[in-house]
Amino acid sequence: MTKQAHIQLEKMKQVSKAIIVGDPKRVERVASCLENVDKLSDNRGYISIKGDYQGASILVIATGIGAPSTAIVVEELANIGIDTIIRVGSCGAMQHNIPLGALIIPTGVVRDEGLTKKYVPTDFPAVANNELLSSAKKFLPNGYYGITRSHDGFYMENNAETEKYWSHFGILGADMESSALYVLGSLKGIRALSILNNVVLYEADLSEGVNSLVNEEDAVAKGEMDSIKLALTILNEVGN
Ligand SMILES: O=P(O)(O)O[C@H]1O[C@H](CO)[C@@H](O)[C@H]1O
Ligand SMILES: O=c1cc[nH]c(=O)[nH]1
Repeated sequence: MTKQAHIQLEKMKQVSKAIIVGDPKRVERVASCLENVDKLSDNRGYISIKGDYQGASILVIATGIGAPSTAIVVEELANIGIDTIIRVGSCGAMQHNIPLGALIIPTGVVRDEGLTKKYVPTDFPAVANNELLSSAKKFLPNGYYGITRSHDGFYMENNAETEKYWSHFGILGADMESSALYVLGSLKGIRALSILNNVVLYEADLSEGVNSLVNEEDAVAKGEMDSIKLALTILNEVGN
């Protein structure tokens, strides 16, 4: 088997579960929770490693930002036999009661991005895998579970207005990749779940929030580590 064009990986024995992260630097933070870590590839920012968590091999790879880049990774992971994927990401809250560093777990996602419309009609739902979701609820009963929104435009002039519109319907948070992961998960028979660390309070400054994650400020850095540990715990619990 030749290597996949973008992630530059091929099928590996006994590796069927993966964590995907947006930020390539987050790969190192996941690696810090694993044993026997091997660097695998680094092509176009798709940095990947493999390591063991409680005896099971886990692949970790960065997707970069947005649905198209994430879909490339998910498609290529499917081609190399990955059947379970958890996104460990960040998001902005869309409700006032959600604090920084809280974990938002999308049960379903509003497909407000362009890519998944190329795969399936807009009526098709973007939903989490039930097995992974049940496991998340077992280990994090007080997480924020509900519908989130994935979008394409971080710097839109009308962002505040758009967020208000969706917030009104009870949407919990916003990211840019979860809908692509969930739709492709359903299409490819991959178990998929997102775990999102809240880095922006609702109606606070978006860029400031993302900067606080880059600068590893306390609450959001803790949220990131909590999201990594939860993902590993779930992957460890669910069978192959
Ligand atoms: O921190 P990650 O996982 O990249 O997730 C969020 O952060 C990026 C925007 O700053 C988008 O990718 C968004 O979905
Ligand atoms: O509000 C936010 C914060 C991070 N990422 C997003 O997509 N939106």
